[in-house]
Amino acid sequence: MAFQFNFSIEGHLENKLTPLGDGTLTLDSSKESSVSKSQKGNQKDRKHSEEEQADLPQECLWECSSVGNVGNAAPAQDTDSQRSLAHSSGDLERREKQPSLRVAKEHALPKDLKQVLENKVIEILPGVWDTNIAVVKTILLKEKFPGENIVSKSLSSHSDLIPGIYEGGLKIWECTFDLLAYFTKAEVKFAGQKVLDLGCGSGLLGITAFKGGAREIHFQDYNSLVIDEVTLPNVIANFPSEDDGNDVNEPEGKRCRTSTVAQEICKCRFFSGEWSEFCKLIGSEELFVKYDLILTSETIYNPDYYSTLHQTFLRLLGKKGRVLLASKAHYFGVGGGVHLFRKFVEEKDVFETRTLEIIDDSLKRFLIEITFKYPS
Ligand SMILES: C[S@@+](CC[C@H](N)C(=O)[O-])C[C@H]1O[C@@H](n2cnc3c(N)ncnc32)[C@H](O)[C@@H]1O
Repeated sequence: MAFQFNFSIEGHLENKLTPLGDGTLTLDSSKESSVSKSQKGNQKDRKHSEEEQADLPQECLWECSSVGNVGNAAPAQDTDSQRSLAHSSGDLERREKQPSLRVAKEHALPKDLKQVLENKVIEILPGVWDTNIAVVKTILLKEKFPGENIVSKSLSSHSDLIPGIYEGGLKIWECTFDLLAYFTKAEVKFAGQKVLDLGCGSGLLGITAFKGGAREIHFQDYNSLVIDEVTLPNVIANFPSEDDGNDVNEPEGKRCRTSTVAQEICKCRFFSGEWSEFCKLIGSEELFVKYDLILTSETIYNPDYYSTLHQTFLRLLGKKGRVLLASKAHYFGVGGGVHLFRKFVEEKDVFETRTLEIIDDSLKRFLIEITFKYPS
């Protein structure tokens, strides 16, 4: 299966936003390892965070309540150790702060789907389940979202995410590829399922579910800009263009494809906003049906969000449904990781977790299944 995408990929090196002369941005590969960068200390990060808040436009200030542990979500070399568990679990309660509440909204599908792809550089990403893919440089977007100028904030803080402001959805994170590879290996069935790509960023997980025949696919990202400029275009880019089915010289049967494409894409819905707000929004729908499958990659880096994430699973997952979660063992700078999250889930005693796979590269990564402990 080949994807079309309009953004760049996290490689084994950390990426860094680099401005071009015309204000356009690209992602660039940094030779400085993420580990050494994070070792430069939290103090500097914290200073950054304070400066960041001071620097924010008024409409952003209310979003910053959870900022405190700002840092690159840098993966450990191999932190699958008791040391990191002991270190991080001791202050779990203290860390369980409420994340900021960025209001959720649904993003309507634009009438002219082709227009969404205008000014986008689309590249084919063959065999995205191959984790050896090198870092790709792709021309990005120009800033045009007042109040959500996350690109320049990410740029100025030299960080891949800024808690409460930008949660990292502008790039494709490594564990997405692990989960994609797993889908193929384990022959995960999507047909007829209602699927949520939670913290979708590029949306490749949801797009795969879509291609696999899912009945309905919802994409959620913290940032509005990510949905509009990355997720939505990626979904659209993975569909035959309307022209393909709109040729008047074609026999009538083939022309019908236009409406088929429209029908297909209507299976997708797009949401931005903080998780508890998203739950409120979607859960308030009169006919809301819970998800059969929640796909989520690299969303457990921040322990401050565990409570909300757990609540989200609780509120949105069908009793017999499952969550497929991909994560690095540990995230320096922000402090979360697989062991800490599993410990949190165990303590809540609602779900059980099962390791599906451990990817023991230079960076240890995990694929976890989460299901209700008592499904009936
Ligand atoms: C590191 S990015 C991973 C993006 C994508 N899943 C991937 O693997 O490439 C984390 C994603 O989780 C989402 N996220 C993190 N914390 C969130 C929160 N408190 N509320 C809503 N979304 C959140 C953001 O939308 C962000 O895109």
